Amino acid sequence: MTDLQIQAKPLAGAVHIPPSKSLAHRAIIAAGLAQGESQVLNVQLSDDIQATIEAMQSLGAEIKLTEAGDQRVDLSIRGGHPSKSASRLIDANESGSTLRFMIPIASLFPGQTHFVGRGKLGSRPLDPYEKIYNEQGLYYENLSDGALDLKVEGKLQAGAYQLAGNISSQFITGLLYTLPLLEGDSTLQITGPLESVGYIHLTLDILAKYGIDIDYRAEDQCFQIKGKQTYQANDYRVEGDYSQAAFFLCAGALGNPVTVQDLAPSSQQGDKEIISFLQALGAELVVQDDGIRIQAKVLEGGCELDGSQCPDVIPVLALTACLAKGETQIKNLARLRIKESDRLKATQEELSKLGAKIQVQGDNLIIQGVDQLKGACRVSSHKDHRIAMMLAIASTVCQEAIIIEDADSVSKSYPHFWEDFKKLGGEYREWNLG
Ligand SMILES: O=C(O)C1=C[C@@H](OP(=O)(O)O)[C@@H](O)[C@H](O)C1
Ligand SMILES: C=C(OP(=O)(O)O)C(=O)O
Repeated sequence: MTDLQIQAKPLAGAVHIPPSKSLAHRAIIAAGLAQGESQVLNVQLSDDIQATIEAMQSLGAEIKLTEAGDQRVDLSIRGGHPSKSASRLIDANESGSTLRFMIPIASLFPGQTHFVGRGKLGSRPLDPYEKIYNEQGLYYENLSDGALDLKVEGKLQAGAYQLAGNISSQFITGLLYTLPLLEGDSTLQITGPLESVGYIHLTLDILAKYGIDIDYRAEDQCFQIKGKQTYQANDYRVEGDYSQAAFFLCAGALGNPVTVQDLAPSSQQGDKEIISFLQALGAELVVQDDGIRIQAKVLEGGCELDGSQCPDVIPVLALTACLAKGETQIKNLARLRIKESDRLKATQEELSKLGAKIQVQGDNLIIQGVDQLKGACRVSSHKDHRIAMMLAIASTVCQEAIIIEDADSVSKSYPHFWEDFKKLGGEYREWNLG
């Protein structure tokens, strides 16, 4: 792992935002389940996407990569092949999406699937699946002890499913990919509040593009899923990633003139909400010919924001609120605890080291604005890409340089983050105690 020393310096310029990780996962899986050839264009090979590509290959999909320039690849995917082996190993690495999408999908293939992974993945919740596997008498053996070590075998049955809406939307996506391929019809009832709902809309949108029809009644949180459907090959271009754009849009709100390029204005990505959050803090959206930018004369803060629908943007939003004048409360953040790190704790601890006034109260972040951050200290990424990138943006409002531990954790979702940071004028060097 690499520690980086980052100079306290503003950023300026334009950044080509990488293609969406969430949409790429979904398109690769749908194409890999479809008969015939699909092109999935404009994909960034982050560690998580690499894990999904390899998972689909182990289920028989043929995937060819072509360099597409600007650190992207195009994928040609031939799916619909039976898995060649009687059992298979899927390394989900640290990707919650890959693991939770693939567990039910793997049940469609004969034989055992052994999932392995690292980092915190082995301790992130899987109980909703364990319950379903146990109820249906299917094989489910979770020997994870730190590292993920899970074996599953047996085909899920069509029928009436229930999932809690507030653990992870990734379980819902996993079942929505799988149930249409079963012999009979199914229903999926969500109980309690449905959080991260934007990700479910992305799932339904991609499924529709690959020929899968699901009826969702939002009023009663119920999905009606016809069985015996088939995925149809489709060509799809992945749009820019609002979760990654959030770092540079927040940088804009903090006084760095950064234009973010390659975002779809009419995107369904839930993390597009970052723009409204920043407007609520007092910032302004500037739409230019070549992209968008956020600017702020003064960040007033003093508002209450609900973070339950877009967990991935909260660490960098919290940083921005730390530099807004009033008291800002960001609420309903329980699910931040079960990500690559406990992001509630990590955000509070690391920003406090930099001189911010931020507290965790229950599932909320309570923030009193300060004029500047101090810096001049070591901060930890908690081996979490989104904490590392948030701290990189924090350096732009510090008085002195900071050292970010395990800064290379960005490769999980944004392997070229530090190159882009440098192109915008960021300065860093490897920091070696030895
Ligand atoms: O479906 C997806 O692509 C994702 C769903 C979200 O997880 P939860 O539903 O667990 O909040 C999000 O945090 C994750 O980064 C990506
Ligand atoms: C939580 C994330 O991803 P995943 O759940 O797929 O590991 C993330 O990208 O911030």
